Amino acid sequence: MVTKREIKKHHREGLQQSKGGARRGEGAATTCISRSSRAQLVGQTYLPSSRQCSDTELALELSEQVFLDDDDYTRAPASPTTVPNVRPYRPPSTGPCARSARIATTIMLANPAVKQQCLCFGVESKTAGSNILKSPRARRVRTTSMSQSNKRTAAESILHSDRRTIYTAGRPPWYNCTGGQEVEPFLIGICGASASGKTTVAAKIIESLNIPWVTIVSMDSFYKVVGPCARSARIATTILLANPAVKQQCLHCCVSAWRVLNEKQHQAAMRNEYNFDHPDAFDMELLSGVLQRLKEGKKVEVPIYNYVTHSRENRTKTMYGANVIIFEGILAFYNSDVLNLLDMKVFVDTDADIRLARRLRRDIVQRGRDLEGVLKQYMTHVKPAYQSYIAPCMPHADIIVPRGGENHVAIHLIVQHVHKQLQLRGFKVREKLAVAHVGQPVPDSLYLLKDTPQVQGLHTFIRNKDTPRDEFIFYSKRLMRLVIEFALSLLPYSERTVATPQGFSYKGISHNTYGSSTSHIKRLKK
Ligand SMILES: Nc1ncnc2c1ncn2[C@@H]1O[C@H](COP(=O)(O)OP(=O)(O)O)[C@@H](O)[C@H]1O
Ligand SMILES: O=c1ccn([C@@H]2O[C@H](COP(=O)(O)O)[C@@H](O)[C@H]2O)c(=O)[nH]1
Repeated sequence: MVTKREIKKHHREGLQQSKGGARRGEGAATTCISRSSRAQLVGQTYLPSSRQCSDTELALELSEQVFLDDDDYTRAPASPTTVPNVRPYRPPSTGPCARSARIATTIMLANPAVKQQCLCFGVESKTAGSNILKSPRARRVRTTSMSQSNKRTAAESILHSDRRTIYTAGRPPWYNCTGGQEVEPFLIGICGASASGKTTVAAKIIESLNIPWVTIVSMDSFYKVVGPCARSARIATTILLANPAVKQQCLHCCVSAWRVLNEKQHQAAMRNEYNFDHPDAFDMELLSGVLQRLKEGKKVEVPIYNYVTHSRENRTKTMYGANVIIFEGILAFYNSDVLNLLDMKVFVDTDADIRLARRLRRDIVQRGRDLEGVLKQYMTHVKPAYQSYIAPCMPHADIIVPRGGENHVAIHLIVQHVHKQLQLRGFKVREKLAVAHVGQPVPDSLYLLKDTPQVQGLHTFIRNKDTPRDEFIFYSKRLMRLVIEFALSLLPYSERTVATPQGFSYKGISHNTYGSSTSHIKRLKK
């Protein structure tokens, strides 16, 4: 994050340096800033200090408007089962399902071809919404968790490994417009018992692959919603899969419709009695649809699951395709449609006692459970499901990884195989990417930083494969600073005369962007 003071300093220095006027298109330097980045920079620069935020946070703020507010989940009244003598309450049609219905109606009006299905969906959503009855306690738990969650989408796309931070949302939306490579993504499936180390293995594979745009899809995102909106969800899934033209809107509908378990099931989940390990608990149809679209390099909205509340969040993780997709889950090999999509099948096999120990710690620390509850769920559902459904999937595996994430040899073999397969599919390796821009026209929206000896010198450090990490960071930051200063020098300014301490008057210039950047942010927010 750039502080206001740093930005002002950059301004001053940038102004002095750029008085000669850096001109658009000068030189052949590859260091550049696009108009859109410039706009973002403007937006970021002048946020008041109490409201400074990163690009991702800003983007999040904007994206939040697409989805429902957490408040929508908290307005439902107490359940008559837990509060006797209270007349069953019929909520006004302003809840999430009403909104789904509104969206569905919009889709219906815009797409006559699907009006019938959408009409069913809209009606069902409203009816279902009016029947949602939750205990005050359950509501409170969910609200607490979710009220902090709206800013988390970016965090959910970030994976921290031992050595680096990995962004897992896949390609950026503009990937195809900038001549990015499009090869069929390589889809790795990782199956194994709960807490066997699937996610850890996935993270290690991503880290060792060291190629751009690798993403993780977790099977937990696809827990079926068996509550009142289940039928809407099913209908919406049908629309989603059958009508590509409306898939995006419909998926948003689904997300708001597929909310929670019904009251009875939710109570069972709170008592650790609900079976989350049975194949029927997952929406395999939605799962295979999403994986299929990802394999086709298309954008998808992946639901986000909340283990504390046993529900889907009212936000999704947007994925724009990837070069490698890792799909992990306890029943990753269970469904034949899903199995057929996988290019490589990995089974993580870790001792049962280690798994139980890890699960105990994880569920208590991260998923809000207690010792008794975790053991109860383990004995009644987790262990039997492993024996009946998960272990029998092992023969489907191409490679079995004993011990999980600490098995470096197995991870190395997997990574080698993936590299080889990607090359066979025509994926250009890093050295080819480095020259991919040569001979390409420079778009009008691009301003090029002058290719001075200083810039060339910095590039020499940065591009040298033998440059130590610290030096790489140091010189990269210096180059970034030049880019930011150059960008700031492009902002509008007006002439200004100031008095020097010696009593002379100095005719200079001053940026006049405070107002315009603020209004820019406001425009973006609208
Ligand atoms: N090799 C390991 N050593 C110690 N703890 C581990 C190891 N691998 C995983 N864990 C921990 O065990 C828990 C479950 O691991 P995770 O990779 O999330 O498993 P899964 O995805 O199969 O449920 C996590 O809390 C993780 O930090
Ligand atoms: O609401 C929920 C949803 C899932 N679970 C348990 O999670 C594991 C699967 O996740 P892993 O990360 O693979 O361990 C599964 O065994 C479910 O029992 C849950 O407890 N509550």
